[in-house]
Amino acid sequence: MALLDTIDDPSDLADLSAEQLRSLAAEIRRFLIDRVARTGGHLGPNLGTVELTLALHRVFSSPRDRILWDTGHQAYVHKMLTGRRDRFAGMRQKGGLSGYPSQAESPHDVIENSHASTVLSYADGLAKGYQLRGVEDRAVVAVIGDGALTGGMAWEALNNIAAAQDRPLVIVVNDNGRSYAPTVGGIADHLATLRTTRGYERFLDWVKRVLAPAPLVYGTLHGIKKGVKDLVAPQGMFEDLGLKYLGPVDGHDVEAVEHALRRAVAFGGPVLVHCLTRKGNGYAPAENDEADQFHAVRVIDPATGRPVKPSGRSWTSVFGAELVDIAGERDDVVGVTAAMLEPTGLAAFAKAFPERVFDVGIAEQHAVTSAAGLALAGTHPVVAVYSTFLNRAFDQVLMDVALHKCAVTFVLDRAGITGDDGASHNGMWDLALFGLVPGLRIAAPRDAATLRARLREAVEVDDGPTLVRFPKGEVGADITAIEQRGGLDVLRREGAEDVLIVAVGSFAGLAMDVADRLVLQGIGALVVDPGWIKPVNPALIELAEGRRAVVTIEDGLRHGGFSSWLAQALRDAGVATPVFDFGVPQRFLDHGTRAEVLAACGLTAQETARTIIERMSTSDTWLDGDRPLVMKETVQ
Ligand SMILES: Cc1ncc(C[n+]2csc(CCOP(=O)(O)OP(=O)(O)O)c2C)c(N)n1
Ligand SMILES: CC(=O)[C@@H](O)[C@H](O)COP(=O)(O)O
Ligand SMILES: [Mg+2]
Repeated sequence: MALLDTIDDPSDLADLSAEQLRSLAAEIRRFLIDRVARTGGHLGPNLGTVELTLALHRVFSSPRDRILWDTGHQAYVHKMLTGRRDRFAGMRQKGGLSGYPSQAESPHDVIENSHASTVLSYADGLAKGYQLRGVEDRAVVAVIGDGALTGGMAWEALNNIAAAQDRPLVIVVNDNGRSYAPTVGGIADHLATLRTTRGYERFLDWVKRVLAPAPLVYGTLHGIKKGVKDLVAPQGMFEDLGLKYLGPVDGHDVEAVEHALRRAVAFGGPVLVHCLTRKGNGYAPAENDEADQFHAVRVIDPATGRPVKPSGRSWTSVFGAELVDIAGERDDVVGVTAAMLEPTGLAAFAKAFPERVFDVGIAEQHAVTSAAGLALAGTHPVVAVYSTFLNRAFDQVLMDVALHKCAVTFVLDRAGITGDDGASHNGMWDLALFGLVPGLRIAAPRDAATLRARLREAVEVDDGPTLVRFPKGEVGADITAIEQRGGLDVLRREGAEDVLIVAVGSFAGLAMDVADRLVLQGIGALVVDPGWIKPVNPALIELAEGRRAVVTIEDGLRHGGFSSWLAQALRDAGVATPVFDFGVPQRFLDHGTRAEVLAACGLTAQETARTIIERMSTSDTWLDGDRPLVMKETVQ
């Protein structure tokens, strides 16, 4: 029987020998490659945390001891060891395992939020709470990647943790030298220094373990170590801060990590254990992948690592290519990324104009305000970021950029429902959030052609910020407007144009499908795409006047999104046409495919049309009309 099949709980690890642990690690790797190849997921990060997770669960007694994961994408092994091995076939699928820790799945899981750089703050709070309540029978262990360590929150937490020398807390830095690409910045450089100058620690630790039975020799060596340490490697920034630093430790040597963790526990205060790991460890296609060492893969052939299905033209690639063209025409345009050069489409720009693209680390707040600085210096920054990650930089957009009317263009990829990565990855808040920002102009392109056009228009704006947002994945065929009315693209007009349907961005196709269904019910529809959705185009007010209803359909929160802006504008103009708004409900959405999650939100043509007809059948403006609504049996 495979060892892995005998591990149903971390306590099953306790009596394994070093040899058995090595066998188990190999089994886990084979399991990860086999399962994640079939479902897609974070293969590289999890291949890098196999031994580290084994050591954590042998030294600490989860769930009493709290093991916290930053970002959480590297917690698959943690899930395997805590009784969820048999659920990997449903990884990131509707009703299946989440790709991140999930309290609903297990008492061993704490942090569900996949936004980076939060773990040390959670840990600081937990440790304070336990100390305040006199809870002394459990450890708090925070695992943070080298990438997440470049996020500002991590240093806000370290500032607090280092000041409490009497509060036990174990910080494990999972240092694989990468975020997606190699981690950038002074912190990354310092970790690299520690990796090299502190290599002697690993040697001396080994010596200590091997020679411990010979105290005279060991004692002599200890003296040598003290001398060597002061000579070769003056203490690093963590020790300067007041943290006990242990490492660097080979993060793929279970015994070495265990030894360091036990030393950390014995210390009794805040301790940082610096573990060296390798993303994709043990799987050549990942280890040799230059882009991101299989940070996140789609369904792949495990034998080669190559995707089973080629990916089509993505929104991201259209943006990336157009920005390179723009950058070639305008040398004031610069790019800013928060450690996601490739995923946000800036890689081509960086390759063509390396001095004009800035990777600031996983530091969205700094990305935004440094972009304000770049704008004040006369450049036009394009900040490319996933929608959900800009949430944490709201104040920077509001006060540091918009208050100063800085000409910064925000390009939000993964806007709207993303699905697979669960609640904290959906880009569903950007319209409601950034719609609050005075002077920020917002565009939602419906296809590749309008993405190119809106992007070009955005970088031409020099008296304030602009924002262009589009969803994850492949971009469909261009949808050609049949005419223009007051700056609005008319996509469809049918019958008496009873209903005005305003399509926001990528939902243009859905809006036209809804119109088809209404027309079958004898309801005329006019479908328009405003392109620039904020400020609200006054032509929409004119078109709404005298119609039975205005329908808005947006891939974002109903509450506070485009529909709210339009309803407000109609009220301000004294236009009483009812607004039937369709968008994402205000709740955290479980993971699933984008289509599944949209359907769960009722955002399908059939459901939307049905709701419109039901609401119209009771709406005053309709019933007063001369053509009572005749509902056919079903809305197809
Ligand atoms: C606030 C925020 N920005 C960006 C991301 C996207 N992201 C997910 S994992 C990752 C890299 C994390 O690097 P690291 O912490 O070193 O973990 P590793 O993947 O190397 O194990 C990034 C940038 C995120 N999850 N959160
Ligand atoms: C945790 C992490 O890496 C995420 O940022 C996420 O995986 C992004 O996924 P996509 O790039 O596939 O949207
Ligand atoms: Mg890393």
